[in-house]
Amino acid sequence: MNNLSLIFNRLNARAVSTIVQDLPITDFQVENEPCLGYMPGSPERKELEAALAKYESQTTDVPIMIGDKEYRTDHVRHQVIPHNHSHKLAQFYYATSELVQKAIDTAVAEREKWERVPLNVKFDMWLKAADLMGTKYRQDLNATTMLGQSKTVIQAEIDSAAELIDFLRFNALYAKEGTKWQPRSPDPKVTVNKLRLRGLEGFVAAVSPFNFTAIGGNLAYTPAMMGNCVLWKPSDTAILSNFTIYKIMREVGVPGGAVSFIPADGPVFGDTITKSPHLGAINFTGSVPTFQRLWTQVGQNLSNYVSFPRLVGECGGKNFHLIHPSADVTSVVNGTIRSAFEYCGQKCSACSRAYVPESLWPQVKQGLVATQKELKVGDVKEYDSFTSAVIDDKAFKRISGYIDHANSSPNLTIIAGGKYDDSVGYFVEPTIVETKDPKDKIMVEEIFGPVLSVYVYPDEKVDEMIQVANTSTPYALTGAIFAQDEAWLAKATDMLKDAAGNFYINDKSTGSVVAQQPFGGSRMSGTNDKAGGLQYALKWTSPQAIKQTMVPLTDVKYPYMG
Ligand SMILES: NC(=O)c1ccc[n+]([C@@H]2O[C@H](COP(=O)([O-])OP(=O)(O)OC[C@H]3O[C@@H](n4cnc5c(N)ncnc54)[C@H](O)[C@@H]3O)[C@@H](O)[C@H]2O)c1
Ligand SMILES: N[C@@H](CCC=O)C(=O)O
Repeated sequence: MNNLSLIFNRLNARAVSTIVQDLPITDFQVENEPCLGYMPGSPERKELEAALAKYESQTTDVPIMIGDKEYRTDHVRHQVIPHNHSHKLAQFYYATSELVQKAIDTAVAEREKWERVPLNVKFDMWLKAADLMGTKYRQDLNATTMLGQSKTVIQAEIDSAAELIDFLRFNALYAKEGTKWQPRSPDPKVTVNKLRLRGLEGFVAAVSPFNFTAIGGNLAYTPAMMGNCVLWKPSDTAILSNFTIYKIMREVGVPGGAVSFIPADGPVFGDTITKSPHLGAINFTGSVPTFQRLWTQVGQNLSNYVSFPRLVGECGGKNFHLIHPSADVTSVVNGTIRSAFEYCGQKCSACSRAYVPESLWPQVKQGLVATQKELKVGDVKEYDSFTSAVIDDKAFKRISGYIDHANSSPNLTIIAGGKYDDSVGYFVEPTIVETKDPKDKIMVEEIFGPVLSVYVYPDEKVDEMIQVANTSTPYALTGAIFAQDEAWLAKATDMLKDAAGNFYINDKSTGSVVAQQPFGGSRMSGTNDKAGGLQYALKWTSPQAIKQTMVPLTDVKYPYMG
């Protein structure tokens, strides 16, 4: 009998006494996981190289996992290496609608048992997994992310090591803190009041994007930690790194019934889960159209659900850098290059529109163009690569379409980059476009690629630009302002209060860290549930208030009635 079965048996035996008396939560503290340096000759670099060689020498088979069983279907798919797309990194299988339904049935059947595993026990698993991810499996996570999602070493280390580990540790910490708040019991000899955190009834569908391995882990395993049974649908282009997370979580004791791993065609998965009466929640990160479709389907099925499904969606952005004439040019140039072009601009927080005053433009332009020339776009195994390929053929087509638009529009001038080539990998040069029109589609629509557009404004219109930055797009994810003028910083910070869920002053718009800059935006950028923040873990609970009265009720009449 394994540890978990022992716990289940113990719980069944004392089901009644746990109703009001949950196990006390053991205290623990956590810190952010530091990023390693990967200097030549360092142990982490050697381990990474071995892991890269291992995964590159094989096509890893990734099954569908439901409960403890592996499934494979005739819908065979491959995850390719984006910077060398003839190379098949992983083979996987699309789940049919019937298999998605089987996973729903499994989740619904297992939910009661998993929900009753005490939080303490779950926290132990999560902290153990974080430790394994920081040591034994760190380079498996990094190598599968580098090869599968074309991240450079530092971008993988930030994501699939540090951020993923931080999500596991800090969500456990925040959940633990969340259990501390209890309602008032003014006279416990008469009445005891208690709030207990329960998982949601039904199942949670976690639908994750390709661009952050850590986001997949967070979307699936934070609801699971809070007692929910989850169907995790990973992105086709992040299968291998995401399956690595799944395996580590199984190793630390998360049962197969708690999280099913369901690669599937998006609409097949979405249509099946939204039709189920047991849908408890959708935890989505991805594009606006996909989230809108899921929300609409939930609306159409509303009368069929057992509970109102909880909808969490973190979506796209059109993130701005707004530069004041007093700004420090070096910070502006370096911050903008990093934000716009790291990971090929495929961070939802990437800067893709900048507003620069005429007085600074000659220096800023010179800096941007000169720095862009130094950025090597290549294989992720070459340590001097600044970026690599974009994720797939669809992204390549979309991004190159915006470059073609820049080439053909009289309002737009490409001042750096502009070349693209998909013969070996999906390579797009970091591209900088100057626009005469601050409302051109290149300044309004999410591109999700290495294209930065700049509007140069007359200095005296700087306050007008605050409004332009605020109102030009449907998004409100991240934004940054750069200035030395403190009064203007205060004014712009006030005026841009609704323009971004994550707002930066004299810093780039990317690079949020779990527990330091909890992440998410509003307007069409999402429901702003702040991954990496205090509220997030509690979102996945349905608290129950319990009042227990210790004295008998002796009369139906009130004293004044005589
Ligand atoms: N705000 C944030 O925190 C955040 C973080 C990362 C990415 N993003 C956004 O994600 C987008 C890029 O990611 P992507 O290309 O993977 O997004 P996407 O919307 O194409 O896909 C996201 C996930 O949804 C699935 N999917 C597609 N259609 C579906 C359907 N009908 N029903 C159910 N699932 C479906 C996909 O297979 C994938 O797993 C960008 O818009 C980016 O800004 C946002
Ligand atoms: N945490 C990331 C954003 C995640 C979305 O892709 C950042 O701020 O760089």
